[in-house]
Amino acid sequence: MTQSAGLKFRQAIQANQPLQLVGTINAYTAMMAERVGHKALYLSGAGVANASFGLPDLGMTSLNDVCEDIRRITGATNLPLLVDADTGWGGAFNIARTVREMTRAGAAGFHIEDQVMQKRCGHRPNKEIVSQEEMVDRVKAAVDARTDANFFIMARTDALQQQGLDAAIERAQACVEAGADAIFAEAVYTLEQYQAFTNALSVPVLANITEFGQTPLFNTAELAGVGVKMVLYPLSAFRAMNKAALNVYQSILANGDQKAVVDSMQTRMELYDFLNYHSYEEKLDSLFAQGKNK
Ligand SMILES: C[C@](O)(C(=O)O)[C@H](CC(=O)O)C(=O)O
Ligand SMILES: [Mg+2]
Repeated sequence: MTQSAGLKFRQAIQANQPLQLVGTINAYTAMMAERVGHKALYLSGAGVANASFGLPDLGMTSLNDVCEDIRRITGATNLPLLVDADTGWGGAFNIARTVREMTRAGAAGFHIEDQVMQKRCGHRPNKEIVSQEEMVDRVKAAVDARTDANFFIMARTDALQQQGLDAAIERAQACVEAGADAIFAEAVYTLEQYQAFTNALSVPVLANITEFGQTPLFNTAELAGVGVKMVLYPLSAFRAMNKAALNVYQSILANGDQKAVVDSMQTRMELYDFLNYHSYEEKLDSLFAQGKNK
């Protein structure tokens, strides 16, 4: 029997401490991440909104929008994919549907957060969160809806900014009691705060090391030292790709050709290598040859 994505993800957490999760906003970047040796992938809600729809990360994309990107990525790689489910797209029935649909699309698990439906990026000011009871209900709805016992349910708390460390940890503990497999401690400022989360919790804790946010760019050794088990880089490659693309567009416009930026490009051969292009072409050649011999 093939292993479920959720089981693969659980094994990856055990085998890699901390486990790095890199954001892959499309199938091709996911293939590159897999090829260079990453063990787990992440589909960012901000990434789906920004890259696939040109929208800000304000809860404007739908479950179907995200599932489409999940299917594309899981169809192209064998790595487990953790998915950003934002607030779960509604009440208990919607959250249950999110679990089932994401499982069907091939996700290994998701994280669901305690922001109000009108959410924003976790590193922006003035976030509003729902009550602890409501967040616990979200987690319970997700846990009850599992169709694969290994589908990984991560509870994200955005409470630190508004309510402080003790309240955020208390929430996280309540989510664990409700069945969460892990805690995503959002917008944490210091290693000591991570240590406080990991000391208080019996499940793995994820650190979101997103750039230009509230959290310093701690490295894996520092984070492992305070007991963090997963480290997330949700938009790192996306940000770099964007800057590279902008540079190319500007250069073509300014110079009338692309010569100045060719060196910054992945070559055709490199692209084909990641795509296994040549194995397809060999097959095509042999089919053509068979046709001619008839
Ligand atoms: C992790 C995150 O939820 C995402 O959608 O990728 C974002 C990342 C970001 O905006 O930098 C977040 O809210 O932290
Ligand atoms: Mg998000």
